Amino acid sequence: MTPAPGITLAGEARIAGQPLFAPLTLEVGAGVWTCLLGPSGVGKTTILRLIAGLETGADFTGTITASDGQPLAGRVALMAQSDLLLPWASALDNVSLGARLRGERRDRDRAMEMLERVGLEGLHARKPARLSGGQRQRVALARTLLEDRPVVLLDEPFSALDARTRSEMQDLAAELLAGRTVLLVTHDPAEAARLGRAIHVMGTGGLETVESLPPPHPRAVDDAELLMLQGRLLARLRQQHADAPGQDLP
Ligand SMILES: Nc1ncnc2c1ncn2[C@@H]1O[C@H](COP(=O)(O)OP(=O)(O)OP(=O)(O)O)[C@@H](O)[C@H]1O
Repeated sequence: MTPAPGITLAGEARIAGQPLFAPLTLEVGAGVWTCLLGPSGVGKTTILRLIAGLETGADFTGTITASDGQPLAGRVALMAQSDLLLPWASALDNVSLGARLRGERRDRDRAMEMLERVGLEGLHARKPARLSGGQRQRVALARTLLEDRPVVLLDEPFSALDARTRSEMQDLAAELLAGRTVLLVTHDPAEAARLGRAIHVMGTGGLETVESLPPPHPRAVDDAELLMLQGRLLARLRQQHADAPGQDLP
């Protein structure tokens, strides 16, 4: 695996001629977690898909570059908002899907170990229809963590989990993705405060970089600085909504 590069996305996007996001520059630091907060529909998922080189439905004008000057293709893992599990495949087969798609031999032991790490031991033979939403999300997380890419894009990866499991999966992801370049889209100010070496709030007017906590990350769930930052971030999001109430449309 090549060392994790930083990423710079600079540009603007339009959908059917209408602005989606104004010209902005997003710096994603090399080897650390960067968190992106913002109201629904502002273009956060679009940014992840642009960096992943996937179709978005938007017209993007600008550049996406890696700090080492190398192409990003083949170095990015994306965990999408919907779990995208194959309904006919077992949890184990879904976790190993990346290897199968690349025509590689899957490492069954590693896949089983990853399922165990996300708390799904004993459920490896189950198909998605027989898993809860939170269990399915953990299968998708295990698949992403197994991909072993230097750049990892996570779109609301913990949103379906109960509070305890969510904090445990945050710890696990932070442990397994240490040293990777991670861009996390989240609606949860506590999650951004806990994990983000850098935190950005996206609005229709562009991107605002907000205060983040110094290392270590992830912070303990009851860390006093974390709880204060969570409050400040929520207040910031409420203020953003008060300033531009039309932004948060479904
Ligand atoms: N394939 C597409 N074709 C046309 N419009 C799209 C497409 N995908 C997304 N959009 C629109 O682009 C806008 C931004 O979508 P995007 O998913 O990037 O927002 P988001 O900030 O991630 O929202 P959320 O927080 O709700 O996930 C939305 O208004 C959405 O309706």
